[in-house]
Amino acid sequence: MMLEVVNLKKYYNGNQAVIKAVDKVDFVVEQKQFVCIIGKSGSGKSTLLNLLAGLEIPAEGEVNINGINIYKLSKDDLTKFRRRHIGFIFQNFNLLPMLNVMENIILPLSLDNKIPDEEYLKQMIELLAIEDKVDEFPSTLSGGQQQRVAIARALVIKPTILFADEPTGNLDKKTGEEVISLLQSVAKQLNQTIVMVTHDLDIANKADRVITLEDGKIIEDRIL
Ligand SMILES: Nc1ncnc2c1ncn2[C@@H]1O[C@H](COP(=O)(O)OP(=O)(O)OP(=O)(O)O)[C@@H](O)[C@H]1O
Repeated sequence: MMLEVVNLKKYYNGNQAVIKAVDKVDFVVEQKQFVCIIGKSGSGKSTLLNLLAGLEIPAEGEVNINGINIYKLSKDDLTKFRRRHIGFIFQNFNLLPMLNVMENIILPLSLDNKIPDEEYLKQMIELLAIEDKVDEFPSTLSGGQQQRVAIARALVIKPTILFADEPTGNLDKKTGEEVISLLQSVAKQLNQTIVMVTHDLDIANKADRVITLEDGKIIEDRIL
């Protein structure tokens, strides 16, 4: 299995009581699965995704990615593991304004002193239909184009798993659906495993599986 989550817990100190943002969560994701996580605001979606991607440390529990318990790694090894194995797509794209599109896309490799697999890069850029944008700067692109660049950047390392937190949250409905259908077709061609948080039920319905959170717990886990 690609991703194994065991008894995962994350608590925050609220004003009156402890907030159980993620509360005893268990699930397994197989390779190539496209999983959406849904739930009301405050149900724990972003906290869960951040834990899965090694961006936050749980109070208890395990996240195993390809058999590696990521929280058993040292801080440096976790950083290296994330750089090499985990792709992450943000709601607000997070492109660097002073780098052009191509420099943004290959940044995760540059940071690791690696050079891109040119054939793979070309294929991905064509699949995402941004081949005529590679010399431009992010500020000259539409939101949908920026998110497609961010998808390419997340995929450039050929990640073991790709996480996306509300990737359509800053896009209009139509653009959001276009970006997700491109992401899905790229993911299919690359056999990519995806775990995505969304509040758009039309998008969630295109996934292979939908996990619903409420008060930090899984209340439904549905294969579509
Ligand atoms: N850094 C923090 N400190 C304190 N409480 C937090 C922190 N981060 C999240 N929380 C609380 O944990 C709970 C889950 O938050 P989280 O952001 O994971 O929910 P969400 O489902 O992603 O919400 P949204 O859909 O609004 O983004 C909420 O009650 C939130 O207030």
